[in-house]
Amino acid sequence: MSLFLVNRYLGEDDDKSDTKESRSQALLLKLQQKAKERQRKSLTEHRQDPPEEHAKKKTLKKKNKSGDQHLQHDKKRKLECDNLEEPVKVKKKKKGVTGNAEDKVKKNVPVTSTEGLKNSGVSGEDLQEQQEVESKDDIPKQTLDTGFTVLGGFDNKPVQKVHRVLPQWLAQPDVIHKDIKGHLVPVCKIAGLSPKLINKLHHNGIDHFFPVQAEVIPAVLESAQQGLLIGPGGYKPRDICVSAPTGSGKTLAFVIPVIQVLMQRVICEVRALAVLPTKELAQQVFKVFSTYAEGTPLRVLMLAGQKSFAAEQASLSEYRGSRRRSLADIIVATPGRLVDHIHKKSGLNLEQLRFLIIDEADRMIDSMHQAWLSQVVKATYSSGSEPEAWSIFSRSEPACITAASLSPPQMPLQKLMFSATLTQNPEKLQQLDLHQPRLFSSNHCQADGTVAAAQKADCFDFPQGLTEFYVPCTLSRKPLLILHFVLRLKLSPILCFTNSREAAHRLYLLVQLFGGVQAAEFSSRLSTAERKQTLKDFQQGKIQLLISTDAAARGIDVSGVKCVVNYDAPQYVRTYIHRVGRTARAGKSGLAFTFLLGVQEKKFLKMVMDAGSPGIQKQIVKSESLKGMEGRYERALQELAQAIKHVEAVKDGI
Ligand SMILES: Nc1ncnc2c1ncn2[C@@H]1O[C@H](COP(=O)(O)OP(=O)(O)OP(=O)(O)O)[C@@H](O)[C@H]1O
Repeated sequence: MSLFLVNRYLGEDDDKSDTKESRSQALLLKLQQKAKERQRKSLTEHRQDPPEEHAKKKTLKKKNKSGDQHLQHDKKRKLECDNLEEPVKVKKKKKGVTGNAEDKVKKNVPVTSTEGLKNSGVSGEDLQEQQEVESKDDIPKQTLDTGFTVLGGFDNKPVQKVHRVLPQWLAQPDVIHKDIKGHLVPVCKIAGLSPKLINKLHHNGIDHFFPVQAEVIPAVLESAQQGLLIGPGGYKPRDICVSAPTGSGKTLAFVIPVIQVLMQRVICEVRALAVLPTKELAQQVFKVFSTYAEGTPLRVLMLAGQKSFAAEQASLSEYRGSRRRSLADIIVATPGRLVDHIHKKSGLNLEQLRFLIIDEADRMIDSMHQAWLSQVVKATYSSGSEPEAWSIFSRSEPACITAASLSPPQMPLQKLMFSATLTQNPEKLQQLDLHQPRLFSSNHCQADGTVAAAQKADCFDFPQGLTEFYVPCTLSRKPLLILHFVLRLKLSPILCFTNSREAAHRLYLLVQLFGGVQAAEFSSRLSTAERKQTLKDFQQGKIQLLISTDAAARGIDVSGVKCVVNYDAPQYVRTYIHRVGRTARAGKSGLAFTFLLGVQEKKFLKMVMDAGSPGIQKQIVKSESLKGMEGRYERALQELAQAIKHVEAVKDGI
C-alpha cells in the first residue's frame, strides 16, 4: 500500500500510453536520444572549431542557456515527476560524475570528451554544460584534438643550462705547459736531486726535464721532505693526479722522485708499487725503474705474469731464521697478478708502502669493478700477524680518533695517478679515495671553477707535433690504401690499428700475400714472448707496417713511429687519443690518418673535435693513385680466400 500519492505529469505525447511502465520507458528512451544527439553535436564542434571559436560558441550558448533555463528547469521537473525512480538515479549519477569531473579539474586533470560523452549520456545537458564551462580553459589543445587524457599539466618552461662546477682541486690545477720544446728545464735546476741521479740522467741523454717532469718531480720530493716515514708536518701527504698529453714524459715524472726518495732507505721493504694495465706496459716501466735504480741499493721487481707464480714468489722475499726479509723496494705489477699475490699470501708485504703509482689511471678506474685497489689498500694496513721491525710506523686502519690512536706516527701512503685522458668526473675519481688531491694538468679551467666552453667532460690535450688527417674511403679500398701509404708515400714505420684481432690477422695475411712489405701483427693471438719480440723488431726498424689491435694503443713507447693509421675508426675518443699518441712523442712531429667510411664521417669528426683536437684535415687519395696495385691486390685476395678455405678444411678435419 502506498503511503503517499504522487500526481505525475505524464507529458503531452504520453497521454495515449496505456501503462505507467510503458510511459516511463518511452520517456527514458527519448531522454537518452536527446542526450546522444547533444553529444554528437558537441563532438563535431570540438573537431571543427578552432579553440577560440569554440570558446565563443560556448559562451553564447551559455547566455542563451540562461534565458532558457527556467523553461528547461520546468521541463525537467516535469520529467522528474513522471518517473519516480529514474530522476533519483540520474541525480545520484549526476552528483557522482559531476563531483568526479570537478575533482579532476581541481587536480588539473582534464576531462576527456569521451568521458564526458559517457557521463552526459546519463546526466543530460547540465552536466555537459558544466564540464564544458569549467574545463574549457583547462583542457589543453592536445586533449581537444586527440581525445586522449594528458596527465600532469606541467608548464613547458625552457630548461636552464647547467654549468659544470668542479671541485676546487679539479677546477684549479697546477698548469703544465703544452709546448714541450719551449719549456724545457735543465735537470740541475730541480732542487733535491742527488748528483748521482743527475749524472745518470745525463748519461741517458736527459739534459732537460719536460714541463710535466719539471712540475711533478719537485711536488713529490716536497711531500717527502721530512723523510720516508712521515709526511709534511707529520701529516699524510697530498695525493697527486697528473693529466698530460701522450708522449709528454709522464713515466720519468714518477720514476725520478720515487728513486730519489727511496735511495735513502735503510731496510729493504716494498715502498713503491706501480700498477699498469698490461704486461707490455709493466715491462716498459720496469725497464725505466731498473735503469735509474742501477747503482743504488734499490731493488726493482716485476709481477706481471712474465714468469711463473712460483718464480715471482721466490723473488719477493726470503726467510732468514724466522724473520722475513723483503727482496724488493719497488714493484711494477699488473692488477690481476698483484691481487693473486695478495690472496695467496705469497710473501708480498705492502705494510711499508709509501708510494702507490697508478699509470693509465683512467683505464685503471674502469677496471675498478675487479676491486683491485681496495684489496691493495687493505693489504697496506698492518695485519698484526707478524711483528715487524718497523711496526712502530705501521699503518692502522682509520678508526675513531683518540689521543692514543694519534700518538704513534702513521706511515704515510701517497697515491700518484697519471694519464693522458684522466677523467674529470668527480664520481669516478672518488673511487680512488684520494687524500686532499692535487692536480697537474695541461687542461685549463676557469677561475670560478666552471669549465670553459671547450672543456667538457671528455676534452683532452693532443701532442703539439701531431697532425691529424682523415681519409674518406670504402671498405674494399682500405687494404689498397694502407699499401699505398707504405709503398708509395713511404710513411713507414707505420703503426696500423684495427678494431679486432681477426681484422688485424686478415689484413696481415693479405699484406703478406701482396708482398714487398715488411709487416707484422700484434694482438692477443700472439704469445707474450712473441709480442715482446715483435715490439723489439719494430723498435729496431725491422718492421715497416705493424698491424695491431688496441693492445698497443696505450702507453707503448716506440721511438721513431712516423705515422699512425686508424685502419678501423676507433669507437671511443680516448682510444683515438691513445692510438694517435703513439706518434709525435717527446716533442717530435708525427702524422695520424683515420680511414673513414661515408657513414662514419660526421659522427667521428664531431667526436674528435669535441675532444679538443686542434683540427683534422681531409686527405683524398685519388683512385688513379691506387690503379697500379689493383691487379696484384686482386690476386692476393683470391689467394687469401683459398688460404682461408684451406685452414677451415684442416679445422673440420680435426
Ligand atoms: N726529459 C726528457 N728528455 C728527453 N726525452 C724524454 C724526456 N722525458 C721523457 N723522454 C722520452 O719521451 C718519450 C715519452 O715518454 P713517456 O713514455 O714517459 O710518455 P708518457 O707521457 O708516459 O706517454 P703515454 O701517455 O703515451 O704513456 C720516451 O721515449 C722518453 O724516453
